[in-house]
Amino acid sequence: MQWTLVVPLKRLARAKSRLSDTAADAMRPGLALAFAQDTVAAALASPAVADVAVVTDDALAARELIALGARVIPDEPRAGLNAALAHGAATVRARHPESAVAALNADVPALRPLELARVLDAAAEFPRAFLPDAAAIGTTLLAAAKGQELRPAFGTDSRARHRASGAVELCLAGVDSVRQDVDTGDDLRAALALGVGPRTAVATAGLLIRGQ
Ligand SMILES: Nc1nc2c(ncn2[C@@H]2O[C@H](COP(=O)(O)OP(=O)(O)OP(=O)(O)O)[C@@H](O)[C@H]2O)c(=O)[nH]1
Ligand SMILES: C=C(OP(=O)(O)O)C(=O)O
Repeated sequence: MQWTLVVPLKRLARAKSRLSDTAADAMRPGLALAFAQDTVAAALASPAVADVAVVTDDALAARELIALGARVIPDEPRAGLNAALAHGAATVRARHPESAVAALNADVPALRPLELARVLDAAAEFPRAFLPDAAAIGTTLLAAAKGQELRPAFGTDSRARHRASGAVELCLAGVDSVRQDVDTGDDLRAALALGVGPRTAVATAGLLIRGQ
């Protein structure tokens, strides 16, 4: 079974504010783009993924991610992350009503295609399922099988909200690359230790964080 991934990406100029103590203002848009590129490229390389739809209003990111093979859905609601995801899922299903849909954050730059396939294969056993982030507080992936609404509840403490919504929490070993989102300097260090994709490797090359 194959999935359509919906990847939300806010405007690069406003992205990754929690990295402000690690990367200068002028660097963060480039980092956010590199994370998204590595996330989308790895997702597209996963055998469990049919296609990737990025929900964004950022023109540069849209061009770069289309070049990788993603399609772009404009963030028409402009009402935050969950509205963007619900809109993305509805747009996908308007065209392909039978799609299995999964939301994946755009900030998992160590993502490995086969680990993502393991997560999606596990999710396929349930109507709705989610993967907690590395901190076990948030969520990196929320999946909805054919015929199930996504009902995204991302944001602070989303693990508890997704659990309360009836989505099944996936408890899998060996899928660290899918769980490692990058919000803070410590997250970035952890992602670099796992091994990031090529664009993030270049974008972080000048940061003092390397080798610390
Ligand atoms: N399309 C869209 N994506 C969003 C929006 N808000 C957040 N995202 C994306 O959702 C994911 C998680 O976002 P956040 O952690 O809230 O924001 P961030 O830019 O990653 O980090 P901070 O600025 O530090 O909060 C990332 O992939 C964001 O780009 C939104 O309003 N619209
Ligand atoms: C949006 C989420 O992630 P972040 O930690 O990037 O805010 C979340 O965990 O639901």
